[in-house]
Amino acid sequence: MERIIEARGLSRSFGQLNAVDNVDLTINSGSVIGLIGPNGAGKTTLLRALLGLTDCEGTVTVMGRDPRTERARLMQEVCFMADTAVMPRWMRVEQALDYVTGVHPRFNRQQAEDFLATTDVGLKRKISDLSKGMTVQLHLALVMAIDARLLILDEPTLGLDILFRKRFFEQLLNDYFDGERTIIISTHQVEEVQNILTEVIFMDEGRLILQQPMLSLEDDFIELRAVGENVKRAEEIPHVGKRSILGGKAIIYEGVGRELLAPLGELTTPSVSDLFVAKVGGGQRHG
Ligand SMILES: Nc1ncnc2c1ncn2[C@@H]1O[C@H](COP(=O)(O)OP(=O)(O)OP(=O)(O)O)[C@@H](O)[C@H]1O
Repeated sequence: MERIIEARGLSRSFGQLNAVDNVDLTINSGSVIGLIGPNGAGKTTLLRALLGLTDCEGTVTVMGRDPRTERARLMQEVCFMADTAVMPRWMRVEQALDYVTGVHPRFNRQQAEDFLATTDVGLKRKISDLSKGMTVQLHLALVMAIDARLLILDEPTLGLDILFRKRFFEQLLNDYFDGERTIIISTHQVEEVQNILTEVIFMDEGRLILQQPMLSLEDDFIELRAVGENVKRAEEIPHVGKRSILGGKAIIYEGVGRELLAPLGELTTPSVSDLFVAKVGGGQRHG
């Protein structure tokens, strides 16, 4: 396992607004990281700072290089799929493959063609005639055929229907992830990515609220389903969030012993989306 990203005190402001606010971040190779946060949380700005695409304060190294001064070298080993990426609509698909073959030394054209053969994106089709989902598949085919150690996907499935989204993440995991590469996915679609993540990061108002391996979530967080008169007792124990369920409350606790909670109801590990709502949406920030 190798350290891929190391950032300390990373900040980026726009006027009075701290889009990224004093972020410390360590990411190791072989991880699939979900960067999850509401609109305007600072996800894109953080990813852009890691790629040297925006000015920032603090220290940051990506694969041992400072993205601010060594961006060109770094980009030979990093692949970035931006949420605002546009494909050249006037080209045919095969021309887009020609283009990437010409500009990227680590692009494996055959691999991209093999991937496209599993989709409806024919090589002769004009990009302007592709649906939005097919355009994203083409983009993914290009990105996945680049032999990069770090792949950064910013809202990769924005605007796609559920079938495309499911397929996208399956392909990413099965056809691309090899246990050594590192993938960072920024998204709002918590439920869809949670099964492929090794680590989750919650971001809100420029700050990292949580960074944790998926496997250790169950050690630190417990959801209690309390009903009837147990609800009041459960609510008295400090918690990070709660929501109504039939006849009672589902309450999420951090670092509270199971033995204290077990007499009050059924215990489970909270889903990432319920944890996200507790930590970001309705818990800490809004009381
Ligand atoms: N170039 C810019 N100039 C001014 N403000 C900016 C700029 N880029 C981002 N911001 C602001 O910084 C904050 C963080 O934006 P950012 O795009 O990083 O959030 P995000 O988490 O990616 O949001 P979303 O999920 O909506 O894409 C927002 O308040 C945004 O308006």
